Amino acid sequence: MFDKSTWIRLPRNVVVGHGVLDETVDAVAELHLTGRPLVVTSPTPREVAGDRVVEGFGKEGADPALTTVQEASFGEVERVIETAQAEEVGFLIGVGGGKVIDITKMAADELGKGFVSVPTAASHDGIVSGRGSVPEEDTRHSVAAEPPLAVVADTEILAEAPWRLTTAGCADIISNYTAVKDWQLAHRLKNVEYSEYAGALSQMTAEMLVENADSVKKGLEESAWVVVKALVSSGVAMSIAGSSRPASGAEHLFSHQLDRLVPGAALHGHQVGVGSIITEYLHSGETEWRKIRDALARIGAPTTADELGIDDETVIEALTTAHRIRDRYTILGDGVSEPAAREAARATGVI
Ligand SMILES: NC(=O)C1=CN([C@@H]2O[C@H](COP(=O)(O)OP(=O)(O)OC[C@H]3O[C@@H](n4cnc5c(N)ncnc54)[C@H](O)[C@@H]3O)[C@@H](O)[C@H]2O)C=CC1
Ligand SMILES: O=C(CO)COP(=O)(O)O
Ligand SMILES: [Zn+2]
Repeated sequence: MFDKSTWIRLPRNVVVGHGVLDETVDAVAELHLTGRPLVVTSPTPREVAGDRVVEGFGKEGADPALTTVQEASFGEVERVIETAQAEEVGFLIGVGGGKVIDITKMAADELGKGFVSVPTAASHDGIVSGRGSVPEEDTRHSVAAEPPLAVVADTEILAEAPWRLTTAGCADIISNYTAVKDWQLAHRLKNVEYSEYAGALSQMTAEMLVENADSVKKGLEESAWVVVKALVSSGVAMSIAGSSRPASGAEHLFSHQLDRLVPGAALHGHQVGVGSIITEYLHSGETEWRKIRDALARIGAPTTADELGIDDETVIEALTTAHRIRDRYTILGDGVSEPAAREAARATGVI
């Protein structure tokens, strides 16, 4: 008997374009959600978008509630849950960067209420995915959470966000190259289930971004468009896979380990990009890693430890310990020796 089943949970409305923030009310109306919205935001995103979203719902008589978060922590998730309960809201809207989106997503998951994502930065694919990540003592990687019912990505706002957030989003997509290689390796060596559809979509997304790298330039609103489309596509690949495998391999383990060793030193996307240069070297030796490095350099993302603002020894420590982070087989196997890590980081010019 054929007894496999799968759930692919995707956003229903993805609205991307110039000025679409003002269409948030319409995008939500289409979802037939009931009750008041709780808008969750943080100080700067509130100024650039949060207050406008509240105003939009206010005009429609939806009586929106608003709360501002400061940091990505379980304490903040708890606080948002309590606010949602006290205000008796029907659904949650996250307006901000990855931290705000993840706090809102995880609170909505816990509450069993609908979640809408309004990113103000195109900084990584968590802004469109059903994965949430809030740092815990020993955990930095994502876990399954409530996927957004709708994503409203206003390219005018995203284009005005600090440029480094956009290059981080690009680097998160470029890292899909090595993530897919790691997934295929785990499939071959450990019989890990592999989805051809999710793998192909993730890889194609990275290829299309690299092909369109010339449209990714500071000051060009088109950049935000190109990056958001890629982030959506990467999020869909993760939904098809039912895990972050298509977009997260050894380069992500490396980044998660950096987050533990030097919290807040660099952006997620920038760290995974540099990790991808090294893990591509570990996968295929002399040539292929240059393509990753050149793609990152073309969009202005960091390609060295120095550019990340992280010292060489921390990079080596992260590389040699990253395999312990989670049960996810990658090119790091059961650990890269210190001399091998040093050789890979030196050969690729990362240190
Ligand atoms: N759910 C997932 O799969 C993933 C989640 N993450 C999580 O996401 C978080 C990092 O997200 P990021 O977006 O990189 O950082 P972030 O959310 O901390 O944002 C970086 C900074 O940019 C500011 N900002 C956002 N939009 C802005 C705008 N339009 N103008 C001016 N400033 C703006 C924010 O206020 C913040 O100070 C981490 O907590 C990480 O664990 C990271 C990757 C994947
Ligand atoms: O960042 C992600 C994909 O780009 C999520 O991956 P993790 O599951 O490793 O956190
Ligand atoms: Zn990522």
